[in-house]
Amino acid sequence: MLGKLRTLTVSTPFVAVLVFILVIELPLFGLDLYWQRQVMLIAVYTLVCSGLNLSFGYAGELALGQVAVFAAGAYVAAILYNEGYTDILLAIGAAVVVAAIAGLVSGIPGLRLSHWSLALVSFFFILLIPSMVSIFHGVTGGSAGLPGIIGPTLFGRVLYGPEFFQVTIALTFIWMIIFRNMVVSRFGTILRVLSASPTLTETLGGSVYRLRVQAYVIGALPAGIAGVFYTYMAGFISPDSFTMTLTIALLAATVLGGADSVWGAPVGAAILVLGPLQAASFERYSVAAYGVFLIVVGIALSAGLAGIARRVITKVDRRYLARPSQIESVEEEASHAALSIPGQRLEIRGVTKAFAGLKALSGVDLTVEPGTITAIIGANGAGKTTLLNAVSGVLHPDAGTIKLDDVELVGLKANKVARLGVGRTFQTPLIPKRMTVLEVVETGRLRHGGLNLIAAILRLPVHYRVRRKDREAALAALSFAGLAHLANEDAQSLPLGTRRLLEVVRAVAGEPHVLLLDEPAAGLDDEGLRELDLLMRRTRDSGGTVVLVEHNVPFVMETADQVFAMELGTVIASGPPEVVRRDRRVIDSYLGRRGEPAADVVSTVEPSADVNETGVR
Ligand SMILES: Nc1ncnc2c1ncn2[C@@H]1O[C@H](COP(=O)(O)OP(=O)(O)OP(=O)(O)O)[C@@H](O)[C@H]1O
Repeated sequence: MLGKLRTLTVSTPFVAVLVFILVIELPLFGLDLYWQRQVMLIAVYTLVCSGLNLSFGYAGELALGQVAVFAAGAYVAAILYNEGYTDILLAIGAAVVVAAIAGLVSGIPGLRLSHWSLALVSFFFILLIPSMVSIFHGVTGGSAGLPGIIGPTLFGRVLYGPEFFQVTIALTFIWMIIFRNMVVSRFGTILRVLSASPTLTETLGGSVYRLRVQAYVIGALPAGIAGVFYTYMAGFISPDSFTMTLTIALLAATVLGGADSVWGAPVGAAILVLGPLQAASFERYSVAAYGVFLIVVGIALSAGLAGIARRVITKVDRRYLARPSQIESVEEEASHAALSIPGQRLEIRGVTKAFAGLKALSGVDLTVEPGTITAIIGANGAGKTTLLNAVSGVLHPDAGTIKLDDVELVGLKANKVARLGVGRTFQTPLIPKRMTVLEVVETGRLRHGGLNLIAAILRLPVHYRVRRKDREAALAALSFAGLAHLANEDAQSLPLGTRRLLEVVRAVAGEPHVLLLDEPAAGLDDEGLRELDLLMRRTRDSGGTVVLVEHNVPFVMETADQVFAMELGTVIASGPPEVVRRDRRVIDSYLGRRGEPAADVVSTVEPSADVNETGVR
């Protein structure tokens, strides 16, 4: 019973619908005009904050231009009104177009450069508002502003008081549902991956630049719509309505509500409108007050009020709800799911890569056949990770060819290589925050089927089909490694070894044609090694092509079908494990003791702590 109530309230926007019905009926309950305006202002700021949520909270981009887009939407509505076009839907349509253009114009250069350049470019847009208004003072009214914008129409009917209130609340709610559908889809998940690691995003098949632009431009749209509502609500606009103080206040509200939470936006907006910082005594110090507030909230409450709510819900779940039955059903589902891992041939010829004169790879030749596990061993700095980076498109070799069956990979971006079927893991596990194990593994599926943003917004059948397949494959991959019982756990709080294993599972869930594993056994205990071994063997036995870079030589000798040994960027020996283990050059350069079986020697080899320029190890 309690479980059903929990599902009803959290897995559907049940609470949101209830709040919406209550709020939209408030005028009927006698809410006076002053309070109607306050509630509308909350709706307006909710729209702006939700846009900030998307670009800042989910995608991790510090985009300050929301207020400029908000102003643009407001002026669009006011100018149209003065030209005799009073229909609110027309104004919203025009504001959306202008917001998209403003988002593209400020986002494309800002996002192409660096993290901070977007903040600077978007900040510049806010400073531009007074100048633009003054340049076009004929239509904008200059610094005096545009008064008398009262009573928009909807299909020819004038919207006064409560009707305008209800339209504002209804359209804000519709946007929030669209926003929610976006962020709980693959799009929202990959944005969370992006804010954790652009490199991981690329190697899962997402284009970092495209995702950043999408998040920024989509985030601009509600700000434009908010501008329209604001104009009709205030009846007057001037450049003074869109200040730096407002920018900081909205940022503070977003962070307080919870920047990566859908419902954090209305909560933050409500506090902004009704909270103590609105008191007249704060007005003189508002910029400083919001600034201090931002710092304090940023440090003390990094996930905002939504973060606290999430923690409480998780605790209640753990304490009172049927976690074990959830786990059982997960395992049951996993056992019925199937995974197909059709391996492809990987052929590397003459691959060379130098870093400022240092040859990390010098003409490496290596072939890996489907249905095999191939290990690459060698001392620290031999070039193993550089080779994996070259295959996965994280860096581009200076010379040579890398073919996946007949497809040339050299020159392709990492996201394209991933979509062609190269899955990989990293020496330092890259696991985004605030995701369950199952969600993390599902991100490995991105290369199949893309983002389906429209299907996700409209909840089309294809959206559910893709999500179901993602879930089935993720559960199958988890059960491949015997980790299905962890599906509902918070991924980041797992021990390092399990996170390492989780990376492998994520890559396997993508059903890759080639699976590249960079030191997956480091830090694993005996049980972890057994699970890793099981996962790799099952992948191989179902036809997969597995490439393993590893310092744990006993593990390599036990698991691999063939071994390549590298030294200073070249392959010095290759063949079956038993042959390579007895190769004199391999013993001299890596295994350590001439002529001796290496298993007991190499356990002393420590993984290095080098980090290369890509930050990818
Ligand atoms: N981005 C980079 N910039 C400069 N030098 C680099 C970069 N990446 C790797 N190197 C250098 O290239 C050489 C090969 O490094 P790589 O990380 O590929 O070795 P590895 O065999 O994977 O070592 P380990 O076992 O320690 O991970 C090293 O000398 C390393 O310092």
